[in-house]
Order: sequence, then C-alpha cells, then structure tokens
Amino acid sequence: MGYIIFGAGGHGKVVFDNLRSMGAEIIGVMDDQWPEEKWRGVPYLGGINQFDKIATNHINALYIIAIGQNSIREKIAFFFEQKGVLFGKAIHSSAVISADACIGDGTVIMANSVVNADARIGRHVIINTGTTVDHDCNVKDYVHLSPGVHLAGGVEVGSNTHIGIGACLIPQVKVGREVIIGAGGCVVHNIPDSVTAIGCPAKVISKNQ
Ligand SMILES: CC(=O)SCCNC(=O)CCNC(=O)[C@H](O)C(C)(C)COP(=O)(O)OP(=O)(O)OC[C@H]1O[C@@H](n2cnc3c(N)ncnc32)[C@H](O)[C@@H]1OP(=O)(O)O
Repeated sequence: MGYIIFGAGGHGKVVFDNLRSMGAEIIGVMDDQWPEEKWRGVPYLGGINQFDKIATNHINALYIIAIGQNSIREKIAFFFEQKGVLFGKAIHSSAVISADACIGDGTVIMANSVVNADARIGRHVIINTGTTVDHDCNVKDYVHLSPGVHLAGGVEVGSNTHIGIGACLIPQVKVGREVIIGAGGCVVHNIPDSVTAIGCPAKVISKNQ
C-alpha cells in the first residue's frame, strides 16, 4: 500500500525521508500551493479541492498530514477523516520503538527517536528528531514534541500541545492541552491547559488564545 503526503513544506520533506527509510511506496504529494508537477521526484497530485479525484485514483492509499502546526494539522485530518480515508504512520527506520508502545494512526516519528515500554502516543502526533519518550508516558492527539525533547517516565502531554526544541519534562508531570512549552524549558511542575510556559523551571508567562 502506498502513501500520500499532504504538505510539501519543510515538515513534509522530513516525513518523505521517514517513508523512504521504511522502503515505503510514496504515491505523491498533495498541497494547496505547490505549482510544479513533481516534488522530490514524486508526482504532485493536487490540493485539497481535488481530493475526491485523487482518492478515486488511489483507493488504497494511506495518508499522512505533514503539517507542523497542530491546529491546522487537526483541521485537515478532520476533513480527511470525514472522507473515510486511512491514515498511515511514518516511523524512521532508525527510531527505536518498544513492542509494548502504542502508536496512533497518522503519527510520524523522526530519526533517532526512542519510544519506550507502555508509552501511549495518540493520533497525528509529531515526535521530532532525536526525541525520547520514556516508559508509561501518555502523549495525546495532535501533540508536537520538537527535536531533542525528553519526556521522563509517566509524563502526560495533553492534546494539541507543542513542546519546544530541547525541552525536558521530569517523571510524572502533566502538561495540559493546547500548551506551548518554550524551547529549552524544563518542566518540573504540572502545567494547566492553554498557556505558554518557559524557562527552567518552566513558568507560565501567558494564556494562549
Ligand atoms: C524542526 C523544527 O523546527 S520543529 C519547531 C521547533 N520550534 C520551537 O521549538 C519553537 C519554540 N518557541 C519558543 O520557544 C518561543 O520563543 C515561545 C513560543 C516560547 C515564545 O514566542 P513569542 O511569543 O514569539 O515570544 P518572543 O520571541 O516575543 O519573546 C518574548 C520574551 O520571552 C523570551 N523567550 C522567548 N522564548 C524563550 C524561551 N524558550 N526560553 C526563555 N525565554 C524565552 C524572549 O527572550 C523575550 O524576552 P524579553 O521580552 O525579555 O526580550
């Protein structure tokens, strides 16, 4: 079964490399703004408005929504879900995933990442380059863990939260939904929903809209 990537931006390029490392067939790319016929050697299939035609031509395709922004990824995934498509997973061949971890559909896991035993990773999550998710973590849908993030054991991350590059979370902390943790942050206390927190120890600096 081949894959269709939605999103020809920087994140899409890395997802493409994940699929290539898996030896997967890449049918093509969809994007609303790509003006050329080819992208990274695979066909440009069209934008979201051409979905019905594309789906008819590729009935067994698995889709990956390769959009870095959590809220936009969620909206597009919702649109595709209504159409009844199947989502794939794009897990780089160098990632180490416990046989006892659970990874949701649509999730992408970049090179040199580790997901340890009994971790639960939701749908359409991004586990970016060199990130580690330790045992018993619970990472909800549409989360983005940026490159070099480290979650210790038993950490919970609420849906649509973005953890900035290089942040660390100590065991058992709970970060709410729609949170932003700034780059390099060190989370040692629970963080409520819909706030931005930065620093070490991470402190709330603002509420998110
Ligand atoms: C492959 C990829 O690229 S994946 C993408 C990874 N992306 C990231 O990790 C981005 C993470 N984003 C950040 O850390 C951002 O700086 C945010 C979200 C915390 C804040 O962004 P903004 O709201 O635009 O804040 P802004 O840049 O205006 O800074 C506000 C203040 O906070 C400080 N600040 C910003 N980020 C941080 C941080 N991570 N840690 C400590 N202080 C910070 C700034 O120095 C500034 O302080 P000042 O007013 O004294 O000068």
